[in-house]
Amino acid sequence: MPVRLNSAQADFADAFATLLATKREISEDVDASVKAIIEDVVARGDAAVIDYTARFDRLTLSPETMRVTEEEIEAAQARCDAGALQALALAASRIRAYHERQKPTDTLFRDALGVELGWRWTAIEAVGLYVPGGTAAYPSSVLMNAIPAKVAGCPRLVMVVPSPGGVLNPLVLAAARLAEVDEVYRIGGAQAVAALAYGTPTIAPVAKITGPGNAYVAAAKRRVFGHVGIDMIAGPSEVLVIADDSANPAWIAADLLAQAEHDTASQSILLTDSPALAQAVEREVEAQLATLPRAEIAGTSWRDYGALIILSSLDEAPPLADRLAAEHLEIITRDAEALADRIRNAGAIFLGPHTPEAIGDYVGGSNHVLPTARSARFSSGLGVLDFMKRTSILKCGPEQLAALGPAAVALGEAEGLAAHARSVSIRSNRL
Ligand SMILES: NC(=O)c1ccc[n+]([C@@H]2O[C@H](COP(=O)([O-])OP(=O)(O)OC[C@H]3O[C@@H](n4cnc5c(N)ncnc54)[C@H](O)[C@@H]3O)[C@@H](O)[C@H]2O)c1
Ligand SMILES: N[C@H](CO)Cc1c[nH]c[nH+]1
Ligand SMILES: [Zn+2]
Repeated sequence: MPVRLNSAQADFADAFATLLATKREISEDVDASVKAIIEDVVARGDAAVIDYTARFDRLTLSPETMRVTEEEIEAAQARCDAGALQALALAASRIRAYHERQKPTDTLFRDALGVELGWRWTAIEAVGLYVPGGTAAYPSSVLMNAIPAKVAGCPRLVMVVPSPGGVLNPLVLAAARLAEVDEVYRIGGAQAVAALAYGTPTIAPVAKITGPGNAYVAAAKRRVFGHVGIDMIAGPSEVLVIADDSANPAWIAADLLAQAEHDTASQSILLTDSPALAQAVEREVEAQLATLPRAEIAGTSWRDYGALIILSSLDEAPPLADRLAAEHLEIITRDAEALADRIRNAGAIFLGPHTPEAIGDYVGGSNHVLPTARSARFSSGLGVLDFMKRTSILKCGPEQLAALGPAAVALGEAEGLAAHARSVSIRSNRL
């Protein structure tokens, strides 16, 4: 059963803290097997990747068949439904337009002393794009990863995607072509993340890995971080809906289930000041669950991690939402904007009754690769800047060195770093 809480209950603070502490994706078991998989891929390269793909994806590969060929991509595209291709093209153009606006500008200026200062942005040379594919296919995640990378100007885009039982959704490959991905490998999970990070004889390593995935993928990204960059922890999906009695319970139930159906480890939570709405939503969830093809996944997620929280007033919602720091926050209240302004932590916010989160998943234009497991407290959704890095630039002439040098020498000496002090003083006998 989903957790039911009421902010008026005496032990609400403790019960809410327990809800926050419930670990859905970071377990010691998952982390231990991910550690072993990564070490094995580092040690045995392709052979380890091939073994784990056989075990977890029921697919026998060789180094020669790991990469999806251009001919396969072309053939897949030809098999796609025309309507789906059209929808993909619409999504791609909206995602591109949104992300074009995120492109940063280089800056160079001269300060009062005449020092030239600034920074310039460069694209990351090779990026690994994780596209999930264990229990569902995600052509939309291909676009969400690859388009910002392309807009940033990354020269090498390497995509990995598992193909359970050897089945690769043709629209996933069509999306890879549409977004101009350079290399596609039919591998997934921790073994794919390790192959991207450390390289194998077949897959040249990348400098950064982005994209969403299940608990194994999220744990693997955590573990390779430092050797390569990662975007964020984008694990099992989450939604927090804040609603008042103006909201339609059937619509809210559908939105809660839309995230629950991603993964048994997904989480859907309703915060409302209306007990009647909470009751109606719960009834609707049960009714709609019965009609869903992925009812088993969605039902497990809802029963294990779902929550209905009744508040005495909607004023209580912002601090609770900030602590939950949900991946997706829907606000369906009479004054959604005003409430949104009071919330700091959320991966993405969806305002009003006519903005279901699924619009953001596919065609809104904003990115659906978003921080989960409360990491929206410190990270953001995927964007163009994730595929770039900033280098600072500094230029002094003799006058500027003379003006700034004494302070630098003083700080070098204060830190006990004599060579630092000398590297400044040696340039001018006036210092
Ligand atoms: N946060 C986001 O932005 C976002 C976006 C889209 C999807 N998602 C999430 O992506 C996930 C997709 O999950 P999925 O499972 O369908 O695909 P996936 O590609 O993430 O995971 C499949 C891989 O998991 C590995 N795996 C499965 N069981 C394992 C085990 N017992 N031991 C070791 N490895 C194992 C296998 O290697 C398999 O290839 C969902 O959790 C969904 O919510 C998140
Ligand atoms: N809701 C997911 C992010 O948590 C993204 C997605 C892709 N396709 C459907 N949904
Ligand atoms: Zn979704």
